[in-house]
Amino acid sequence: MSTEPTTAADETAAELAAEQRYVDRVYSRLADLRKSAAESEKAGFNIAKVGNFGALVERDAMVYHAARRRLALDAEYEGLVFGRLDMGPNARPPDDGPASAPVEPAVPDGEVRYIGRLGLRDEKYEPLVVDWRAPAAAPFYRATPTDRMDVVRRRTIRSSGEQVVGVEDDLLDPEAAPAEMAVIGDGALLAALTRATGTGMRDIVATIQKEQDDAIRSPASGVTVVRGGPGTGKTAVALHRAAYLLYNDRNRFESGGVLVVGPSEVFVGYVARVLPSLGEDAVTLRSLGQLVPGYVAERHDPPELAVAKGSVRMARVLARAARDNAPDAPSRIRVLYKGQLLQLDGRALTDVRRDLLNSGAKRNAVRPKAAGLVLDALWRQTEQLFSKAARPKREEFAQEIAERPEFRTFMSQWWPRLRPVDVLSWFRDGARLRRYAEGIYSTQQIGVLVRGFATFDPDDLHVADVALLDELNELLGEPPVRKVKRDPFQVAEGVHELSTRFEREAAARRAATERPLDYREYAHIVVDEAQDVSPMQWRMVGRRGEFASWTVVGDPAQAAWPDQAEANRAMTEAVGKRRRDFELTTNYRNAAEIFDVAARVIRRAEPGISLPTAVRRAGVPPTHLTVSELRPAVLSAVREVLAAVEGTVGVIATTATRDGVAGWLTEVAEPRLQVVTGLDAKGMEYDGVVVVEPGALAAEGANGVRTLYVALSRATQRLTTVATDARWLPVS
Ligand SMILES: Nc1ncnc2c1ncn2[C@@H]1O[C@H](COP(=O)(O)OP(=O)(O)OP(=O)(O)O)[C@@H](O)[C@H]1O
Repeated sequence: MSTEPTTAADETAAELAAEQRYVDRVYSRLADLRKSAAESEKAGFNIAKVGNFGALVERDAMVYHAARRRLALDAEYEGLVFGRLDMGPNARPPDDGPASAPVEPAVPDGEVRYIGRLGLRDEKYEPLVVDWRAPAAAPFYRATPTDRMDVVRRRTIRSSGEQVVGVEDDLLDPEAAPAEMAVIGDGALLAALTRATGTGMRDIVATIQKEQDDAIRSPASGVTVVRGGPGTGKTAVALHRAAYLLYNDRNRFESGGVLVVGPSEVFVGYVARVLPSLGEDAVTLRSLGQLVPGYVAERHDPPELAVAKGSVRMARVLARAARDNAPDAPSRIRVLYKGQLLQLDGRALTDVRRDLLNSGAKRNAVRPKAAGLVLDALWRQTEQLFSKAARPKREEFAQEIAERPEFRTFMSQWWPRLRPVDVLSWFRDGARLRRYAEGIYSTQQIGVLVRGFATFDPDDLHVADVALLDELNELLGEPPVRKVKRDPFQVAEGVHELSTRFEREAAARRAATERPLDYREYAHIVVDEAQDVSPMQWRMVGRRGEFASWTVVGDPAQAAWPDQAEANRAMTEAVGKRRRDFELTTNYRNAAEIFDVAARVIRRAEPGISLPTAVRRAGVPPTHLTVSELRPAVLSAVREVLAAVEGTVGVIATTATRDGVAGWLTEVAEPRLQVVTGLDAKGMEYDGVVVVEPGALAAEGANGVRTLYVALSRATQRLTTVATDARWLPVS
């Protein structure tokens, strides 16, 4: 009986079985490596019980590296091996050594490379799997039929857990392919795109496209700017780039740190799994509302207020406030000294304050100096009031007065230690805020700010407030630190004595993932949805990466921010000018029927705009409902969309109506459902989307139409709009 495959199904089964054998070998090797990493970690603990300096250093290094390797090996890898390259006979080994897998090549004299989330070698040090970020893996993403890079066949391997469930081939060089070479499937990309969306974003490591790969692998220095319309993979590129940089220069980027900044907590939750799935746990992921330690903000202000708060003018307003007297500051100081009254009035105190702050000193940092200057001014008065002989010495006088309760009370009221929220709370007083903002903002904008800050509540911060608090923190500074606490684990400079295995492991993990809360020395910062970062927010982000290189991704057409020129200036100031630009042109998210609606909306507002091309059709046109009562229509539309798709469903409403709409939907208890505002929908993706009252979204703020464009471009498969007025929809 012949064992040759006879039908296409047999051929596929035979190929799957062959790949399964290889994948099994990889997992078995992984298990061995895990075991030996755990053993060398243990051996590390046992080194140098005597604890001389050199041995301690060696032990710490050994434990640290073994623990890191074990953590990488221990991660749960869905589809550890996802690619295979059959290279032709002319393939040259890459710079970092041969990459050929220990299997029979399918192309005579060629080589086989398996690509995966992690690099692994077998017992003979032959490469079982090449890390996707290594140069040897680059042809997997970059080879095209016109520039084959010696690739004959590119195969994407799809797995579920450790089980190979599918292969998709791309034959790049038919002439070099032997007659018996199997070519299976019709495109890994389309297969990947039609799968349902889970609650989190998936990595795209198996199907990265060339234009995306160019941006991912662009040099680490300066600023890499990636632009592209909705669904073109900007977020995916940004995250894969973070992983790529860490792989390529782990020393620099892991010790310095990589920070990824996203627009909202919803978004951070959505993308949080991508980097761990790529084997990276050394990246800090933060939303703009939670970038500064100590503050948690998720809600957005109404657009007009957000624009006023985010403008760079606010920096000048805050600088004025940071120099001003606290609202309940005493207007004079009086002390009785040896029967004589010494006093400083408001004007004298103002002079002292100006002297102190004019040099650019930070208010909290100069508290001791402020007390000294007041004492000096009081002491000077003793010259007239006492005879030369009776006049006290400066030190004596200062010591006595400084200890008096009335002086201490005065100082704590006149030059209190100010927290940023204290100063921002002063803005509740409209007259004060007007004084600070005069000549900086227009009368109309001052009105918006005064009304907005009237209800300012430090326990209920809005996203835009966080950048203001960070600015104030910079302006106010910190009081000088007195005591330095000794690290209880430190036994010698640079060597930490950790007493238990648990502590050592925890320290190895911490070194990989944690930094001081307000860490400001990131080596690389990735900013996603950059079009919505306000100038004040750019200043805040910029403070965290004074020496960083940057990846900035965004789409100006989705911007809620009205003054792009102002935002661009602030961005350049934060990130520098040495930039490299990339443009992504294919929309992988939306079915073409869905993107067509979004495109019509944005084209009506911006006729000349260039838009990406959607590559997939869902076969189901969007549904547009015009109704007299929203509530029942939204409820039934949501139920319908939930029934039609397997994955997540997003309901998008205005900032003003979101909570109400969520209330209507409480009876649909369904974890796949998320109700968000247009702003929180930024960067998100759902299988089905219901947009509530699109006309109202378009009318919210000066750039509402762009927010509507965002809302309409979130769905992969189904889009339903529910409106009370049909005029929002441009005729095709
Ligand atoms: N090469 C690819 N292979 C498979 N899926 C891809 C690829 N590129 C992008 N995608 C998918 O397309 C969708 C959109 O990607 P992503 O969210 O990164 O786009 P974006 O440009 O950030 O979109 P937006 O600006 O609308 O937020 C995601 O589901 C992503 O996984």
